[in-house]
Amino acid sequence: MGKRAREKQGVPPSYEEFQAAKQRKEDKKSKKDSKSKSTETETKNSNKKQKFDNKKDQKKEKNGKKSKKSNSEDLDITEAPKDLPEVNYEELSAARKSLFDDESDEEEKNPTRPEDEFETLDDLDDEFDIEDEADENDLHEKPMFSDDESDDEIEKVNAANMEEYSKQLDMEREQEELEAEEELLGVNQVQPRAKILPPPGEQDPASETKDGAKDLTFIRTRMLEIVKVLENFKELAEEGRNRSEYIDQLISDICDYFGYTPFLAEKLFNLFSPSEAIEFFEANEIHRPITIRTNTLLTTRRNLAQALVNRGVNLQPIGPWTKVGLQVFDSQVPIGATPEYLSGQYILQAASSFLPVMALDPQENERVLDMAAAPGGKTTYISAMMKNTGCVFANDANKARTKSLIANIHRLNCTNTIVCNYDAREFPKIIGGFDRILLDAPCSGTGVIGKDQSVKTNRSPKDFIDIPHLQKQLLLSAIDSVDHNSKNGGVIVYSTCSVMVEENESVVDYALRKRPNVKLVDTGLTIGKDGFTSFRGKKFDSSVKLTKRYYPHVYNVDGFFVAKFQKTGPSPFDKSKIGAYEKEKMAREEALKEGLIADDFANFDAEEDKEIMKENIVKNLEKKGIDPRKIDLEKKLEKKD
Ligand SMILES: C[S@@+](CC[C@H](N)C(=O)[O-])C[C@H]1O[C@@H](n2cnc3c(N)ncnc32)[C@H](O)[C@@H]1O
Repeated sequence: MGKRAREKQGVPPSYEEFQAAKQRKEDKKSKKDSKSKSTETETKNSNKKQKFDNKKDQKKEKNGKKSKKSNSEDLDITEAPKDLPEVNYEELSAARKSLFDDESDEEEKNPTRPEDEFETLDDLDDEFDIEDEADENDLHEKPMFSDDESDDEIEKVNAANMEEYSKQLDMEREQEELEAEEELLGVNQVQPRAKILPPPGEQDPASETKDGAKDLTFIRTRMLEIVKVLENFKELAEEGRNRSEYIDQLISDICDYFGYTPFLAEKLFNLFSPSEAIEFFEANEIHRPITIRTNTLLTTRRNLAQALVNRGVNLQPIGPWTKVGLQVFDSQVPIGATPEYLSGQYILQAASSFLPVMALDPQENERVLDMAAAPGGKTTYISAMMKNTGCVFANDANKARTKSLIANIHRLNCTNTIVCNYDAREFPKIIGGFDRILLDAPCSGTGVIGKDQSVKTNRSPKDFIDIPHLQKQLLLSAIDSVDHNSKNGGVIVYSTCSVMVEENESVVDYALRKRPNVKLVDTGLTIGKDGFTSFRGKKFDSSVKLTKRYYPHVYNVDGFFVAKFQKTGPSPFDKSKIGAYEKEKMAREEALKEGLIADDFANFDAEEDKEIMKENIVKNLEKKGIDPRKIDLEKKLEKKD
């Protein structure tokens, strides 16, 4: 979707656009101050060229179009081009940080601010709740909720926004000029075959630098060239080279350039087309926009926006799909320590974190369970949507984290909330019969790499067995704890801030198979991509299409997943009698039977699976005192199929 169309739908400028606008403002200022006119002109020209190069580069990556460079016959990229478009993410990131210096200082000074706390494994969990994000493009058809003010009114109160909009118009015009320039330069012409891969047995030219470090500029160019080849293999691949050689080189370059382990790079790469994968990896190099959620228990978004604008905060509504979110562009005050923040009128919360609660759609006077609630970003939203009526049970297994949960609940004046500290796999043994349950599950954090770069190297194959395993148990517990007779509810929402199929569609599909008394229903969310119904040879129930996926490169939000279930009947047997240990054992056995515990999710081995199932049947028969030799195992297996 084009930039113009995106803006029409109310999507706020991306961080890069915002930075570009800011840069222009600064350029103008320094122009005034500067005495040397010639230096000034030079800088401007070079900025313009850099911008053009960057835009050109972005466009090339986005559309997989042919580059200007590629016009030459038998292109050899062993020499790095001089005008290589380079995005300096460090600079971008530093610039962003400087915008909110006060905020980060404050965070350090004030570690008790709950929604900003991070811990190790649970860091990832935390991120889930404070993931900032902006908004999405295409599918905003109508706002999810009506409020007492329209977006227009908010925009009116923020005079600074008018300035921002006029900047956006300037940017649009500039974009059109750039596109015209591109056309003149003929960047879209057909490309001949290129020698991109190092010749067999020869040293990688990327490692031939004086200081021994790899040449990242060269690697970046090679990545883009390989993507082009992969997307038009027949015409562009070098003779005698196969697809997997290009893919192997590309993944190796992704590891060198972006700093992922080969294991994770490959897993993430497999989710997308080659060009989209690069977009995803690049989006993970920058933070998502800062967003806040209005606490409607204490104020309206219009009043909050007015108060913050008066303090020198430049903001605007996130987009038409939320009536409570605001995106902060710039602030003269620390956004995490304003009187409005301290009095609970808003919470710093990633826009993606609004989505599961919107899907849950809690109603007044209901009984709702937030199974994994700390530090409470979603609990407090649930409470606000219920207008402090009914009862919200906010549970988290990590006692330390319940402190921040409690602090947020108090700060945001949620008076209908009870905090508890159980392993959620123990539900419904502890208490059941809820109208709605939110399971914002602990996950690998692969959707929030922009915020936590350590995920790039921290995740091991074992994580993608253990985490989904826990997620499955938690989801079954959630299903069993909901009242299928609830008047308007009987709803379970499952969400993660992971983009991995193992933690999302696979978990949902497992629950559908294990609990025929639930079905997937529409999330009601107007944005997001449909969930996968198959992935690398594994097929899921066709209703899994109803789940929603969110990506940083598509929506400028953190990677997220949302699924909504409706419970239609009682659970098949009384799960309330069994505790965490038994559930763990059962889930592991079931997973083993189904071959779901495998080293590589993608390499599902049916034969091996059969053997495991046979072993399991034998074990179960022996447990029951039946001699397995007397049983036709093949027949039993067939029955199971
Ligand atoms: C994604 S975070 C939750 C974020 C929270 N929903 C929010 O919006 O602020 C996942 C949480 O799950 C908790 N957790 C992990 N294992 C759990 C379990 N077995 N039972 C309950 N909570 C668990 C972690 O302590 C962590 O706080």
